[in-house]
Amino acid sequence: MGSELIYRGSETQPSSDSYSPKPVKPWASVTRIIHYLLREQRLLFVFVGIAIATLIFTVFPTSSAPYVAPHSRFTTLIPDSITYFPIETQQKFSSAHRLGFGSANPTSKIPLGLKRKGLRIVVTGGAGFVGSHLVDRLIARGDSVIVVDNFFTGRKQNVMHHFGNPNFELIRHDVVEPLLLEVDQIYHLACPASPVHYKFNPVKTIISFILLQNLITGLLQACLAKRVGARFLLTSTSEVYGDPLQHPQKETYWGNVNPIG
Ligand SMILES: O=C(O)[C@H]1O[C@H](OP(=O)(O)OP(=O)(O)OC[C@H]2O[C@@H](n3ccc(=O)[nH]c3=O)[C@H](O)[C@@H]2O)[C@H](O)[C@@H](O)[C@@H]1O
Repeated sequence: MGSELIYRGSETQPSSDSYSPKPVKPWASVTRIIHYLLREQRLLFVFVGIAIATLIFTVFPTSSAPYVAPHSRFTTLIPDSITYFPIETQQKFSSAHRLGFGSANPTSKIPLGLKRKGLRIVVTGGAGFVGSHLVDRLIARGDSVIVVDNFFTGRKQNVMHHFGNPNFELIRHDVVEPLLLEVDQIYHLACPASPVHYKFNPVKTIISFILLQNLITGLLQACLAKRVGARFLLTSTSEVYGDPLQHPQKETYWGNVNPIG
């Protein structure tokens, strides 16, 4: 009797142990997301969030409010206006624009509602006349500025109204010495501007001229301009054109020298 007991299941058992995976439902993940959103009014909250964000970006198109220094010399901070500068300064700025620095304009390329990323900028000679006005302008448009100046002819008072602003730093330093800084742009305005000043230390003046190449490349390297892709603006003087017959000199006036050879 016992020998006749045969396990019936063995007849239906597959002969091989091969594994067959579950069939894949192609829309499973999509339907799961839709179900998730429809539950507990989550979709409603998403729409409310979008509506609030749209409202904020419409009411406040740019979120980068310029820093207004407590004792700023300028009461009008118009983002792309330079009308409050003296004529000669305007000419310097407009030539800087032509050199490509205008591309950092905060207002021209930033889409509505997006905050412009401030640049890190070194201004050598930033405590001088031209430099300090440039610093005001850069700070006003939201950049971080490091002034490097040895106060040879410049004055701390020219930049004092920025003290306490986290976007401003002042370093007393002679630009002929190396300085390691990571920045996006370098405006090199440190220079004794008149014979009275550059005759004060004729040896250093001569050395500076001899070192000019070093000074520029040194600054470029010191400020890691090459590595971080920083732009470099070197300012000069209209005196390079020789004794001028016109004043003020226009960009079209070449004086006694053809600057392009
Ligand atoms: O050409 C012009 O239109 C202007 O030139 C100069 O203005 P600027 O070139 O800014 O000369 P400074 O005011 O003397 O500024 C030069 C700055 O460089 C600094 N500097 C100079 C030499 C140096 O080796 N290192 C250095 O940091 C000085 O301390 C100073 O802060 C005159 O000061 C202005 O009156 C004139 O209008």
